[in-house]
Amino acid sequence: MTDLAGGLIVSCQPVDDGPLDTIPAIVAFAQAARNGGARALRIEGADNVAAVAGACDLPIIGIIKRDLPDSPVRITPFIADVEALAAAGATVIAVDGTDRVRPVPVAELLAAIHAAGCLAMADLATEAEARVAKQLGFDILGTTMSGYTGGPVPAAPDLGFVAACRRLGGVVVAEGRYNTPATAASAMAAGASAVCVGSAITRTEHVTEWFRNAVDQAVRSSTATVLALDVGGTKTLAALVRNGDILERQTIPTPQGVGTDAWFATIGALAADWRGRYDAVGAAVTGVVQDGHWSALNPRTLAIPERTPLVERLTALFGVPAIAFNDAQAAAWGEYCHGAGRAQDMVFVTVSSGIGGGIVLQGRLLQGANGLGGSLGQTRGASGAERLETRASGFGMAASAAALGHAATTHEIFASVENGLPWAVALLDEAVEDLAVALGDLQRLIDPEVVVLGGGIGMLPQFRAPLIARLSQEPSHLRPVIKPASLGGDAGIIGIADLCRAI
Ligand SMILES: CC(=O)N[C@H](C=O)[C@@H](O)[C@H](O)[C@H](O)COP(=O)(O)O
Repeated sequence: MTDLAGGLIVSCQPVDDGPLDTIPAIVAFAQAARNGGARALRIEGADNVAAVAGACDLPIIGIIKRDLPDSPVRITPFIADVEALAAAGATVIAVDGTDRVRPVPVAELLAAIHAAGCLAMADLATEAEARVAKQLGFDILGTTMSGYTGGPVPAAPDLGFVAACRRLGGVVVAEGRYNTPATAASAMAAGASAVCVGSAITRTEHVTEWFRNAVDQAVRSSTATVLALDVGGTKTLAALVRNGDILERQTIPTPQGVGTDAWFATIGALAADWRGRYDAVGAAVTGVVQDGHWSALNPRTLAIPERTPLVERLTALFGVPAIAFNDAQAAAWGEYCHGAGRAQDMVFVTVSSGIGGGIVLQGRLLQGANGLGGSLGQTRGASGAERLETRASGFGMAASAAALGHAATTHEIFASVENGLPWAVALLDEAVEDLAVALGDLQRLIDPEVVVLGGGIGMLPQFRAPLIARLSQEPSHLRPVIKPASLGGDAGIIGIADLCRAI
């Protein structure tokens, strides 16, 4: 079997009784697989093995499948099957090696395979079975049966089982649901000697169905209408969004301090007029979302109970599938898909009453293990402040102004900057410095192509200009490229609506 090492085996088993389930079609599949570089073939049925052996010079793993009334074992259950496959020209004969009720013990099948001068492959489902097969003297351990001996069939191949077989030593064939070149490559990385691929190459009906499902899903998501919610500390925006377009919108003050039930009732009432007009609901919320549960990141912005089951409550409330993300992450995705960061590795930073952020790298939104991916406001600022947003945000600037004896809103602070008032200029300088240091560090860490700056303060030219001026002091290769957000306050709802496509 050494000539199999590092090779691809193609299983030529068309869908039973389908139009390709004929000897000429199976021979043609075998020849085409050979032309494509297959190192061996897996063929079902003695007649098929004989025909392929006569038309193609590759080694054949032969099997015979039977549906037995008194045993779940299907692959090569009888000695007569072994003999027929050997006579037909199989180089290797595979038998079901699982620990299940069977008509003939595995050891007897193995002896018959070796007596016929063939190599023996055990089609297995568990590590314990693999250990037994190895001890019995099988030449090849196959992961073929993993996922097929009870319960729902998983979508992914069982790479862990490949690794377990590898640890036992000998020749290991990874088989079962290796439906893409990438998964076949991972089997080799997991320690397989060879990978056997069947459906993805020779079951045209299955492959057609995979593609058709993907196309259907794409069509559904481009025509689906999403009820998108963007829940901020002060206002909540609700909109019907289809394919990046906002069809209708409404805004209400975010219900604060009313208790969870009243909060959900208010949100439900907001969209009551749109009932029946949306296929999914997506919520972009201030705070952190992990596994569909919502917790406050900064209770001063919006105090909601720790781990509120947001997705579950939204699904029950609106009667459609729901998703939820942190608002800045959703906005980052919106700017990535439809805005200023389109198709680039990007960091989105929103500076408003708080500071939030989101990171999209290589087309993926970084949600993070705890839902905190990209939370720039939670990093430590240059001033040694507890968090960047403690000083550089709208709340932060207003608090700093108050501490200096100037009770002022951010709007008034910027007006004071315009008027050249030294305390306001110094305060803005500090906020800009803190953010510049954080963005410089981020640039060094992940080197994004663009930093999209949004939020009520971030969008102000009076804020962006000094920030860009400060960052221009950085060497060019460490200098973030700052672009203003182009979706404004709609980035969150557009982003969350797009994220619903994955539901
Ligand atoms: C469980 C079972 O009966 N497997 C059979 C074994 O020969 C075949 O139906 C599979 O097509 C073959 O194992 C290749 O796997 P996949 O088609 O997933 O690439």
